[in-house]
Amino acid sequence: MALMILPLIGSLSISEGLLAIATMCLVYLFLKHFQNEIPKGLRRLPGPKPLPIIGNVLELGSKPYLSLTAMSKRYGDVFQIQIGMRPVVVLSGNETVRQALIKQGDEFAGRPDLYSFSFVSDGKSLAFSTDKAGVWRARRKLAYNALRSFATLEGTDPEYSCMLEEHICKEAKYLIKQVNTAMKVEGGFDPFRNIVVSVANVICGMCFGRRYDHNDQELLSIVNLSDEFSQVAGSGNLADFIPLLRFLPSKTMKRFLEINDRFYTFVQKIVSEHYATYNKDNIRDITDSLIDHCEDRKLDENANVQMSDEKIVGIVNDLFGAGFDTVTTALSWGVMYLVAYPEIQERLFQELKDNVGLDRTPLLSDKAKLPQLEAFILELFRHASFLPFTIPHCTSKDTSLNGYFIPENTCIFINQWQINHDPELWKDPSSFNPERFLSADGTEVNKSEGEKVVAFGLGRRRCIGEVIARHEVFLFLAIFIQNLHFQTLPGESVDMTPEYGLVMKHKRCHLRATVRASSEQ
Ligand code: HEM
Repeated sequence: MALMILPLIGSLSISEGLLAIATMCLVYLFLKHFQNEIPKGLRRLPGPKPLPIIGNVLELGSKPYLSLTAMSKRYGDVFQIQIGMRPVVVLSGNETVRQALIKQGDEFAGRPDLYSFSFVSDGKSLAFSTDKAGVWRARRKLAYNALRSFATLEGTDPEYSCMLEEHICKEAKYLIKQVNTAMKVEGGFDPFRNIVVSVANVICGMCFGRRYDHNDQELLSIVNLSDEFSQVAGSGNLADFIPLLRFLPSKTMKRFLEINDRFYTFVQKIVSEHYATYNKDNIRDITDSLIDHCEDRKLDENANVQMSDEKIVGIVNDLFGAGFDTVTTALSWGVMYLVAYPEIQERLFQELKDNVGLDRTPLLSDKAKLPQLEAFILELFRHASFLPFTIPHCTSKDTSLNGYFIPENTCIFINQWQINHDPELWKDPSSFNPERFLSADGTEVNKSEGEKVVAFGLGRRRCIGEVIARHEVFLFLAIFIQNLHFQTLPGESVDMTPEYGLVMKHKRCHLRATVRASSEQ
């Protein structure tokens, strides 16, 4: 600002120049004051008093979902904190979050321009970038349609209803073998390490038309990076809010850039191979279908949203990235809960034995026969709340919520953990009790209770992989429970403490699995 006015003050004396600068500063502060003026009839956001420069960082602590839940009890469902210099509005409460994300969806559907987000998928991410609403919506639609059409495509084996079911069942059966081998060779297995390759193979099958061996070092080196990605991309990463920190050497941030780079390079290599072998008459997978869209668009002069080919093909980066880490985390938490609650594991095994039997693979069509398993999965999503916040949102214009004024471009945190543990919604929220989702006789799932669990976000930004994720979690768990009995290793106990990040994991550990079915898998 001062630089802009220097030419103007060239012919003035120093004191006149200083007076001019001071006047400009005053005008600037005056305008800023008016920008923050609360419109008539609306209230200023409540919240804790921020300290200079760092704001409320100290109060956030290492588990922001717990500290922000505690603050919501004091300040209500809509309150403001300051992280560094940047105000952040935190939303809690089922009704309030639904009001913002569903009823006022357009106003709360943006993404903030956070420093770390600009490195995801080379700044072309569908989930993290600050694309304007029109471009984001068009990309989201493309991604959603590609996912849906490749999930529901007919499989190669008539035993399965669709390609997705075929991929999941084959990978799950292969995983059982891997776990058995690990048990024989090492005497224990690491749930995350074993599950992640199988889940990555399901999404690789759909996105890239290929699967990887469980010992493929290239894939392993990529999927094992997800923990570090998640730690930086979680709500409340300080470098996103305190600009000065970007210029100080940070090992975590350096690693984050490296991870994004390696991930992007991995996907780009596969995309280039697809471009080289692309044939319009043989669309093999999601990558081909997105390339096909780029080609069609070049012919369509009426295409009204301008998008680069890179932005279209970059979508596979997001689908692959979002598609393996979240589902793997759900499944490995699932195994941990089975170990922590052996009586529930036994009940689920009996339900499978009685309703599916032990001689055939469970299928998606068995879902209605397995209400206890469905209730277990709902309780797993609620209790673990392993995505404690959605990806941060941002307001696209000045708006209001519950009578509070929220200016345009405000960063918004949605506390999913708070909703899933709200004592006003749940009886004894801290206890793990799948029966809360079952009818009194245990034969049916109470759908309206199930809908109260928030794990995939809501409204415009709701997860586009939800259906696929739910199918994967159901089928993988059904096949695990039918075939294996999970326990801790002798003399060890199960540690359920989550580690904070965008996706919260349990600590890496080794467990014991013994074969259930009469036939060796
Ligand atoms: C258990 C598994 C999963 C969970 C809990 C989950 C949860 C979420 C959440 C909370 C969001 C952010 C919503 C928001 O910002 O308001 C999200 C976004 C997203 N998810 Fe998932 N997800 C899962 C699996 C998947 C899968 C399997 C895929 C793809 C194959 C996927 C693709 C995406 C994409 C592309 C977005 C960004 C949407 C956008 O910004 O418009 N997710 N997910």
